[in-house]
Amino acid sequence: MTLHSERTVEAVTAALGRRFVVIDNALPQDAFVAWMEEERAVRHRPSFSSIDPVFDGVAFHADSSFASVKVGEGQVEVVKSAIRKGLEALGSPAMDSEHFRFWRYGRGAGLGWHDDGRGRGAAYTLYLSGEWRATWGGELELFDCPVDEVPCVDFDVSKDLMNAPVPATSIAPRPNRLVVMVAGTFHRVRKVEASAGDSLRRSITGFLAP
Ligand SMILES: O=C(O)CCC(=O)C(=O)O
Ligand SMILES: [Fe+2]
Repeated sequence: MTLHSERTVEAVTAALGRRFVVIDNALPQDAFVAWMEEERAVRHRPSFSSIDPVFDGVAFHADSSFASVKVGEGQVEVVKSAIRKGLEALGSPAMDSEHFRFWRYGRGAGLGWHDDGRGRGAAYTLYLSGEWRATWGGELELFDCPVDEVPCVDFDVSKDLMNAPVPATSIAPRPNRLVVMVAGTFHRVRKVEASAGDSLRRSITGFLAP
């Protein structure tokens, strides 16, 4: 294989479920590098989890918008088009959104089970770490069924999910992986393991209107 062909890695749909799609090599390499640099330059602030502020640990975030980033219009378009492809694969009519957040999860940080709330069409996450290992945790886990299909007996999400009609799907935060998920899907971010050391789980996440 020549150096050139190693560099031009095509985007691939690594998994397509009922309610989620995983696109690997979502951005061309130059765009991915530009977005990694953008992410490194952003000033994040600590953020208590809205799901479980005591046990989720502290993640860091920065509010942003495609209009305010420095990567340039071309690189913004590349991300928007990857998201659009994800939505098309899901047959979702969700709309583009200008606003998103940069996120960093260090060791010990995660985000408990939730469904992002009503009134949203879809959500996306693009992973921007330079490296990730299967032992470092931080997986996005989801139940690929509508929230309404989870029998709500105890009114306690973590208990009720034990009766979900499908087993959970686990998606590692592999660099340059894009996940698009239809709203109304239970999901969580597994805690980043101590073995990640100083490596951060870096991403951008946005919500799209229905
Ligand atoms: O980072 C992820 O993989 C998902 C994040 C998430 O679920 C959220 O921010 O609501
Ligand atoms: Fe979420």
